[in-house]
Amino acid sequence: MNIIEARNITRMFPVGDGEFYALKHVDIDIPAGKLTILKGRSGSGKTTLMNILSALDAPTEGDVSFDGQVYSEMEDAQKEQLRRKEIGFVFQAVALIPIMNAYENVDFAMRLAEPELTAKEVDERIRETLALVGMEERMRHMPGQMSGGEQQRVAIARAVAHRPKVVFADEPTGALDTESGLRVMQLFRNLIEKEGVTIVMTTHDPNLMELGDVVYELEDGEIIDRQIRE
Ligand SMILES: Nc1ncnc2c1ncn2[C@@H]1O[C@H](COP(=O)(O)OP(=O)(O)OP(=O)(O)O)[C@@H](O)[C@H]1O
Repeated sequence: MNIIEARNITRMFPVGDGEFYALKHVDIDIPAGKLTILKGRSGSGKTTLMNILSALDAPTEGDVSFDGQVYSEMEDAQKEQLRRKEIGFVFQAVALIPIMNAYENVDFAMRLAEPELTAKEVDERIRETLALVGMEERMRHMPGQMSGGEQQRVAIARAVAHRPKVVFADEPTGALDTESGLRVMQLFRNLIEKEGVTIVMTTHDPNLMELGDVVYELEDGEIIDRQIRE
């Protein structure tokens, strides 16, 4: 089953007097409960595509459906709600709030996504999620007291604590050493197995690409290859 299906996606950016096509007639399926990797040279359109799949940006042409919900038929407020509840985001530059410790960073995001949960439910969920990423021992550490890999694990906990259906991760291992990068990938696989989450990530690292269930390759705004690992 595909949780996201995008059809005929074109994204044009006006540049000076002209037009630049960052994506050209892209069709892509994101299978549920799998790790999908987008690869391709810098400027090939990976981030633009992720932004469109996650409803952060709208295509010039084409449409996206997310678990049966069609973006072009939704109001902005509905899309915002979908992003908040059903999607989690992880970025290369970890954006933890520096004056909050690990626990507080996850807490802050949880309250925004799930305001109806009780304090006890929120607390349980935060502890459970920090344990899942192996940071329960360091939950009172401030970001400045963690390594880059530890910060990224907290950022992943923050992205998944509200149990989104899909996590989008743009170069999540880009700023990490090889070992921390592999640990993040292992964590993604655990999340898929234990939580049934769907993950879509971009990477430049050839060593990580073989860890994807599906790997799409972009070149100049087009998908030129798709590999499926059985
Ligand atoms: N707002 C914008 N206005 C004009 N051009 C843009 C805009 N955003 C992206 N582009 C162009 O679209 C192309 C695709 O950009 P995108 O960020 O999607 O690439 P990418 O594959 O994610 O690259 P990287 O690996 O370097 O992050 C690039 O050539 C970029 O310059």
